[in-house]
Amino acid sequence: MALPEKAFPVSWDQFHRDARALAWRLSSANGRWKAIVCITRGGLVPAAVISRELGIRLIETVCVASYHDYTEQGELNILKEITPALLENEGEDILIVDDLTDTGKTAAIVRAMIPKAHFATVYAKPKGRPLVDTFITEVSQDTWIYFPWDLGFSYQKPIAEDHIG
Ligand SMILES: O=P(O)(O)OC[C@H]1O[C@H](OP(=O)(O)OP(=O)(O)O)[C@H](O)[C@@H]1O
Ligand code: HPA
Ligand SMILES: [Mg+2]
Repeated sequence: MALPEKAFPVSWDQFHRDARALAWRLSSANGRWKAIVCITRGGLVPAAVISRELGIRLIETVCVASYHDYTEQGELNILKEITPALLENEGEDILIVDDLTDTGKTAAIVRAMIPKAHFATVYAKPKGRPLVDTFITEVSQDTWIYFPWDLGFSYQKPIAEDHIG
């Protein structure tokens, strides 16, 4: 399994700040969205922050899984679809939220379900970027983003040790 070259670890504080920044960026169009559709599981966390900041209380999930083996993407599985009650007008009044877009495959599949919805992610990599309407931070394609819910405290080697020998 090839690990992406660069690591971008994100703390809870940083994630909260970035999710709130996303809510700020979306706030000029607030009033337009009657519901958030969050893409589980990663989208649950920013959706909680955005729903709190923008006062959106109707939250729906679309359950998609694809990264089965850490950084290896497998076949995309849709475990739960969006309720038909929210699919009117091709989702014009819906805000889709996810933690990030990487290859854009997840975004493409959800976009196809509700083409007129506004798609927001906290982070974006170049391949996925054209598929989202609003995001906060772009990282390079060869970077892996480590989210705080996947991390624990562990010993870090001094930087200099990597350069010895
Ligand atoms: O742009 P892509 O290459 O499709 O990758 C992005 C998706 O991958 C991750 O979800 P994952 O399928 O790993 O499930 P999870 O949210 O349950 O961790 C992430 O939360 C995005 O939803
Ligand atoms: O960079 C990433 N980090 C965490 N989960 C992911 N799923 C796709 N890409 C990533
Ligand atoms: Mg996900």
